[in-house]
Amino acid sequence: MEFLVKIAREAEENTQVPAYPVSVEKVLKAVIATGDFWKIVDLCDEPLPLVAEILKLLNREGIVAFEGSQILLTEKGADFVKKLGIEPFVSHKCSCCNGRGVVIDGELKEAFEKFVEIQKNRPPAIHCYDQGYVTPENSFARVALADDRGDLRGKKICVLGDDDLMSIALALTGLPEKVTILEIDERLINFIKEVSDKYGLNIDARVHDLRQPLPKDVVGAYDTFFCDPPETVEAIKAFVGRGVATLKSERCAGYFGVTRRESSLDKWRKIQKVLLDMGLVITDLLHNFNEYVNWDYYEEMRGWQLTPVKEPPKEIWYKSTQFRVETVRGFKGFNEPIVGDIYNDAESSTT
Ligand SMILES: NCCCCN(CCCN)CCCN
Repeated sequence: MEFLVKIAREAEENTQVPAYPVSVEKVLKAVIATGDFWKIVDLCDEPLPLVAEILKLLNREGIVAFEGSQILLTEKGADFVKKLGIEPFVSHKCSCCNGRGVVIDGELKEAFEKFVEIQKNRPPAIHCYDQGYVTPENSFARVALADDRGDLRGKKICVLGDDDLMSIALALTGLPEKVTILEIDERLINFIKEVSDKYGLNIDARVHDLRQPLPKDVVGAYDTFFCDPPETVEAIKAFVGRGVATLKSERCAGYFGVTRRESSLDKWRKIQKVLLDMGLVITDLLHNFNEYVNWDYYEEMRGWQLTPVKEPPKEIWYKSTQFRVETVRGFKGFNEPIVGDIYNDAESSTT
């Protein structure tokens, strides 16, 4: 056990990411299951920079070896995990709903099939805005979740940032009363406007930098918001705080993702405190609900410099937990200008 403590302490010193003995144990559990770096990060649910550093220290200690693109347990490593009784990960995820708790059925199906076609011409994710979109099925699972919770039909919905094309998915169902999208990236706004005109979706799409306060007519005018912010506490304050500022009253809902790939549980604690301080209640936390399609700028991101082996990700490795929050008495949004860097901190790695 003291070995795990030693490695954790050294890894934290070198990365400034909170590390625990269990962080080291989870890396070892993952290495038993796979030699693929990205899959190891996915299984560990620890920030990428910490996983990379722990692997480098375990390599120095002769516990894991880097052979080509593979990360393998050494003989010494195999004896070590056996002695500590470290077992591989097991999963009991539901194969029907893929662990999301909702399915795209009934009247959503037809709209979903249209969406799959439309999104084929979407603008690619770009690095400068920390873009990384979820699978089309995932965008629609978010629509199904909101409908299942009564946050969709006849509602006015505001989407803050939309590389996931939620505005199109929501409008295609014909169920919301109104859909507004505020997005900094003109390419996305042009695409969404084109689709809205072609399919008669009547989406209110505007170019807007969410570091600036909301347009006046958007404040306090919506029933439900969606966003998927970059993973810094500042970004959560900016995007979710603005989302709350769009809401009409108490008992209105908001949806967004928070990942473990770029956020330790210590940062999660700070994030959840920010949410409670805004007068929100967290009603749902759906682990790995969101699955992000691998973006082609991976060699430019910080995480690539940190990987111990240089092998592009093959499967989806970047996932996030879907949060549903609801306002109660005393809630308050955040609509002040944001200055400073909302994209980078010690734990981020895909910016
Ligand atoms: N940089 C690539 C991955 C970014 C994912 N982030 C923005 C996603 C927008 N759809 C954060 C995801 C969790 N908040």
